[in-house]
Amino acid sequence: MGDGNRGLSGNSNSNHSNNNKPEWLQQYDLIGKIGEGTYGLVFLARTKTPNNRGKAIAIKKFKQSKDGDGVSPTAIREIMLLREISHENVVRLVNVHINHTDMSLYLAFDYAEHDLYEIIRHHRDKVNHGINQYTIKTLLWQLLNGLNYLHSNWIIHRDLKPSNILVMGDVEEPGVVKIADFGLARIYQAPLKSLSENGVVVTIWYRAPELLLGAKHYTSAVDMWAVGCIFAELLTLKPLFQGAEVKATQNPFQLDQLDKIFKVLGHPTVEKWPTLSNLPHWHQDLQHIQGHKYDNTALYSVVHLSPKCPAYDLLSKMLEYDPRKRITAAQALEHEYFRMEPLPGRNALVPNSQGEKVVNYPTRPVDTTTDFEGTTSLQPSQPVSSGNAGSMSGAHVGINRSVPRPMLNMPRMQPQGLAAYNLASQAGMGGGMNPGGIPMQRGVAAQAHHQQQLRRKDTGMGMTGYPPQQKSRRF
Ligand SMILES: Nc1ncnc2c1ncn2[C@@H]1O[C@H](COP(=O)(O)OP(=O)(O)OP(=O)(O)O)[C@@H](O)[C@H]1O
Repeated sequence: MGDGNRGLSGNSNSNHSNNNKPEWLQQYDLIGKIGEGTYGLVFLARTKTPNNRGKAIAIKKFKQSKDGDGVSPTAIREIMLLREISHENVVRLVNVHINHTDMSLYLAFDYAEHDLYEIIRHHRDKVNHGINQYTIKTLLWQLLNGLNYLHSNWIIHRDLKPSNILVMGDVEEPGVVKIADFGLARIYQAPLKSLSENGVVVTIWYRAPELLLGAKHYTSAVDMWAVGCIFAELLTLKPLFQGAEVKATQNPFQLDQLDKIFKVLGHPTVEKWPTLSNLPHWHQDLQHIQGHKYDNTALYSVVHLSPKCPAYDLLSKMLEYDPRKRITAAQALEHEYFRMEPLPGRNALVPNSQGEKVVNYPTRPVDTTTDFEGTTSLQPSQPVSSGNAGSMSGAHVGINRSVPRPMLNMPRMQPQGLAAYNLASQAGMGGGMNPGGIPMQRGVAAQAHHQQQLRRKDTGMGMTGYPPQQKSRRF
């Protein structure tokens, strides 16, 4: 293994360097932890290789499987397939590394400064106004474009949710959407098993009704349901169906989630969804599942749209109960909504019309005290190499990245502001914070860590678990 770009690299004890770092790690400067998901920790690093020096990379370290049996050959085959995936709206897997000493797996992706979870949260909690129509349409179009590519390549995401939809903040692709986390469920569940054997995979609020009712196999329609939920959330800044998850169950049957859906969309019927009665849980807990007969379809009022407008038409087609009738990504891209003003563009974060405010979205907080082992190292991060600050996004230069988001007030990266910003950051002036890479204080790192924890436990709109935790994913 061990090759150049997009390779699968491993190490043995013999190729550890003197400082006991695995050899592959020598090609990165590890900056700190940026997140934690079901699969493991996510780190920000920068490449040290001459042709790409300073490029920001997100490295996902996967937890060891519970059985301690390392990375299976099937998982490696799946990863090799992921390396072939290449699309503007899908996050690029740059490299794959395996530590043979403990068989831990590291996937290195292009780094994205933003994601829809944070963008929505920023509008909801900080700026107190909705996301502009151009931005919503562009985000949605690019999400569908990436999804159409994945579906055409027989990849079903299965876990689409706002935190998995990244938005670039760098100079090369500012405001471009990247779908992340696709195919990961397959790596840890390969060979593919039916849902009932593997337990829950799709996060509950974005989970399609057929899965909630016990469908045993995924189809690409489950992703389109999730896109519908995300579209509605972009419009209202609130999760559309905030069901309370029943924890610690391998059973995908989630009564409250179904009830939330039925209340808004009306009760599904066998007339409209003929295969409904074949779904195992349709007959479970009959009193609750079939007992209430909600028939008042109130979707348009929940999302504050006119029932006649194209946005509502598209949304209702994504939230069609019968997966066979649900709109596909390819069809959605052709929808009238995308042919009317404002037309979708490339940079989702900069509105095309004058008078629309540019929102300064915060950058990711980085906990620079946590190393790959998940242990606290209290190492100050290195200042960025001056020659390549241009390839980095605004505030993630050197130590400044450790400052939690709410404290940052960095300008949005725009072509005209970029040069000035880069000069400032190279001179150690980024936003007036920590010039010269003064070692960070523990309190600052602790805040970054705290914010990452909050993100995983965010109570959303008074609900516990925003985004909801997935308890039963198997490794
Ligand atoms: N390529 C990337 N660039 C920047 N941030 C990323 C990248 N990939 C993931 N992240 C961020 O890292 C954090 C953790 O991601 P991860 O996918 O592990 O967990 P999650 O999506 O929050 O939850 P789960 O894994 O439980 O579905 C999220 O905030 C996510 O937006």
